[in-house]
Amino acid sequence: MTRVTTTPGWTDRLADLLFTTEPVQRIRLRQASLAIALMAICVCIMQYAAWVTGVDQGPLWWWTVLSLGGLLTAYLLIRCGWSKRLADPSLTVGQMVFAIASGAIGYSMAGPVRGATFPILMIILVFGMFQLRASTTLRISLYALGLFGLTMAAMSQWKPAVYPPAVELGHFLMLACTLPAVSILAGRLSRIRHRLAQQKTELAEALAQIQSMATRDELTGLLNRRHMQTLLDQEVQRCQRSGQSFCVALLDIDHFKRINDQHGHGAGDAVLRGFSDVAQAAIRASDVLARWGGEEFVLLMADARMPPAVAGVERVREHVEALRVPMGERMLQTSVSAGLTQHRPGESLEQTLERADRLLYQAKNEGRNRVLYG
Ligand SMILES: Nc1nc2c(ncn2[C@@H]2O[C@H](COP(=O)(O)OP(=O)(O)OP(=O)(O)O)[C@@H](O)[C@H]2O)c(=O)[nH]1
Repeated sequence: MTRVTTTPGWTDRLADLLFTTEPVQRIRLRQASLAIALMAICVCIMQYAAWVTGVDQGPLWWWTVLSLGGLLTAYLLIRCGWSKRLADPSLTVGQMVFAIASGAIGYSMAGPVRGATFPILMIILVFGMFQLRASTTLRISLYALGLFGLTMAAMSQWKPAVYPPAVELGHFLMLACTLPAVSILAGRLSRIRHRLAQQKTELAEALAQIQSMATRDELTGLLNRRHMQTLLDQEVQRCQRSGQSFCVALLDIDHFKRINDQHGHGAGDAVLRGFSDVAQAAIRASDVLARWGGEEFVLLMADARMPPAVAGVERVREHVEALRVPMGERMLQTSVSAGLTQHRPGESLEQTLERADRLLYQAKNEGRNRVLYG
């Protein structure tokens, strides 16, 4: 297989520089950049409205620097990783609280064009709606209402000619009606998000369960025959490509029918589980053990040469011989026979397994509790 590698273009490099390559940080930094972009648009609208109506733009420039500078600082705190130590590493609440305060200052400066701050306020609240809990959005809405209310009251006292009390009361009532509506919408969104997250978790759990059912044997927890067949087929293909080889062993518990007959099916099941546990503990992490059917198991040893493979299966045999399965007052003892072989270049999987099966049969005939290889 040819691996296609592409050199990142300048846009990718710029994106990495601005947003880092860390997925979660990327989301936070994209969001902070969006906040800066939205604030820049709002600032332009305010500046344009002030220019058209002849309002003194000097203080507005200070406000512009403060507003954009504050959000830029938030971006930099996220970018350098400082915000990771906080409970809210995206600084969403901090950015919103700052932007609302900046909106209230803008309102006090804008005079006749102060109405332009209302859409800014709504954009700030919508910005948080997609991430924050409904209760947090409600608290931020109340904070915005309080801060704008205070600003309106102060300005109507200080400059009643530009901020007539009746008009300010009207503005306040308008905000008092719209802000709770935003909170209600945020609450709905929060519930939908919560339900979606819950469904996602449930789906992931169901998928993991289905995958386990499709690939694992219920009694022993080992891989099942179907999945082992897939792994063996893949191993044959891999060896055809690489010229390497693998070893495979068929293992069969000795006189298992006797255990069933003398102690019952439950005892047989307990022995199967006990066998699986000790065999699993005896093999290397890279080896794979599966239940092939009944009391028969397959051990796949990828990349293994014969001498170490023999030692591995022999270790399993010894562990099984030492196994004692408690059954009431008694301790059940068992043993295992195994046929081990190495896959030869050019042969099919069936031919390899047939050879292992013949060796297993021979091991049984020679008295059981032994490993034969060839
Ligand atoms: N308890 C239990 N028994 C099983 C299960 N699957 C297969 N068996 C039993 O395993 C026994 C296998 O018996 P045989 O094939 O005669 O083999 P054996 O008694 O182990 O004899 P040798 O292999 O020659 O040593 C049968 O009695 C099956 O019913 C299972 O999941 N649980």
